Amino acid sequence: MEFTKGHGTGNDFVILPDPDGALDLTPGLVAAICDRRRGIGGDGVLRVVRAAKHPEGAALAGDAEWFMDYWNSDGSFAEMCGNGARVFVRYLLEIGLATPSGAALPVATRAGVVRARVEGESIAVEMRRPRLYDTATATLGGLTLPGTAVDVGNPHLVCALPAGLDLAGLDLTRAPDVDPAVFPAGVNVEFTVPGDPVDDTDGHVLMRVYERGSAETLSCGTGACAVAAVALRDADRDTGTVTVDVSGGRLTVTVTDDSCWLSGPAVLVATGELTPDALLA
Ligand SMILES: N[C@@H](CCC[C@H](N)C(=O)O)C(=O)O
Repeated sequence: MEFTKGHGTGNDFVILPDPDGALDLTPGLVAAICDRRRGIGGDGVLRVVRAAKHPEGAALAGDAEWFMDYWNSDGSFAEMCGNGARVFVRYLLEIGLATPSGAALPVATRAGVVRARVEGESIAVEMRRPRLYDTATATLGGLTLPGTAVDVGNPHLVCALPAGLDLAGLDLTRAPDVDPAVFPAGVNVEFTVPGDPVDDTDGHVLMRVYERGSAETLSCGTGACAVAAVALRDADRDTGTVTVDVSGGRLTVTVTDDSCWLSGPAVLVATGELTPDALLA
């Protein structure tokens, strides 16, 4: 089984080309591939399949040729992955499955069609505008933090740290406790502190994230979008551009009246051959 490894600000993925949807991909195989000691290692898997050939992509095949079949490292599905979409597009372009052009490149996902464009070394993806829909808390150790629930296609809870606490001090080796009544399908939790002003943007936030299905990761693109939307709300703004520093680098998020652009580096670092039987032994 052929694979490529890639990442966006350290959020890393194993990319599996499967144009005709023929791979027998199971939660167990995804977890084995993502195992950092016994497998390739990754925060998730991106299966590259023609939209027309995937049951969840077929309805979108008229709008996008390719479907991003995203899986978390524990073998669960997610509706959307912002960094994954950026790495997916880098892969399509480098392998020649899509041609660079002035027009935005559509990609089908479980959260609908997103559009991507190349911006120098970065890939930017346009997703739905984040929807702030509730308040909730996250408890980590003895600390309970209020936060804002945000829908970016997938669920997020954005919690600002109180003054005096720093991000580096958080223990994210285990999942924060959240209210399952608010998040029946689980949630990705972002912890934030304000950053110093950055030229040309309307806000600057530093974050760490504990991802549903993948534990702590170095970056979460949809999480950065959620964080940016909360920062703009707190600044009494509906739209604007926010710099979001994640553990693995820098992302830029622009929230418009009806969408959200996520921009940052997306790189491919290796290709090779997987042996599913050995991974599952
Ligand atoms: N890292 C991703 C989000 C991946 C999905 C998430 N773990 C979930 O289950 O919703 C991103 O860059 O957005």
